[in-house]
Amino acid sequence: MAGVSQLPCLDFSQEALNQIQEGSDGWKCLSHNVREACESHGCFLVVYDQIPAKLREEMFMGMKPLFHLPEETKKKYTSSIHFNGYLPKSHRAPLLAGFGIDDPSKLDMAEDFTNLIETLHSMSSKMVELNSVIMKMIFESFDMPKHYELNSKNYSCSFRLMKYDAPPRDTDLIVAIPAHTDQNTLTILCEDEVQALEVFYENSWNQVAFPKESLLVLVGDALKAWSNGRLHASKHRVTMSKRKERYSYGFFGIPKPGTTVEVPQTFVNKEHPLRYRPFTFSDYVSFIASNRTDDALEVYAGI
Ligand SMILES: O=C(O)CCC(=O)C(=O)O
Ligand SMILES: [Fe+2]
Repeated sequence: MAGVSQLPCLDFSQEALNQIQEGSDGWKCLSHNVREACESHGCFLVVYDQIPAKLREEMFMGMKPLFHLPEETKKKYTSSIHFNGYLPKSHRAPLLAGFGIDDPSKLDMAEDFTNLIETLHSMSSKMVELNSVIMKMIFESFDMPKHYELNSKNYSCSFRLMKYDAPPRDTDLIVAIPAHTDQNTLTILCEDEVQALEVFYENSWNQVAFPKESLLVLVGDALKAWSNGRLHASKHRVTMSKRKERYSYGFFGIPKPGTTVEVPQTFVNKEHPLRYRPFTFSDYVSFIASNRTDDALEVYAGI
């Protein structure tokens, strides 16, 4: 049974951000806290009030009818990109169905999902903003602001909508997504009122308790590899115990196809020998799609 988490929680509210100019001491202090959380836990909560409660509600409201469409209709939402398109329940994640969205306009499959598409656009632009502030802070914390400018054009994103069925009556607890790290750079997650997300740190599983207006930011394998292992990719899972379905959605910052993930020379020295060879991100994703293993990054790119 998981404990309840005491994850670092950072204040990215409008009021807090208004008081710190980019490059100021306050900005540097928050950047330092971001880096510390990425090193110690591989994830942290952010209080982020730029996403109004109404927009969050509209997302959850809009997702429900989409998941209640007939299976045949949902399957029409396809994508040539791994882990995108309609993702039906599977042996690995028996309660979970999802939509990995690289092109929201295609959601207009059988019924009119214009409202959801608009909501998705608003939500993803807020997440894009938050993601780029955090990425900027990570580079800043390593004293590499130029690196951010050079790299920001190499990132795109994808959005995932997720629905978990309630566990069957005769079971107490079901691991609905097994323990994993995300492959991408940063993930930003939001869940409805059914708390079921757990992260692993200090040798145990901890359930994430989301404070009001907060989101969870997780470091993925690509950022861990880039930092030569300085940043920790957070291991997490979803465990369903309540007799209630659960909805969540996530933003995934992703290196664009063809982008090479490579450790900068400044991260390599006698105490920190090179841990990962350079690799093309999309090749890594293809590797994971056919080799589900706990330590994919080490197997694929570890030296
Ligand atoms: O539904 C959640 O809260 C987590 C989903 C997740 O870990 C993933 O999609 O990689
Ligand atoms: Fe994940």
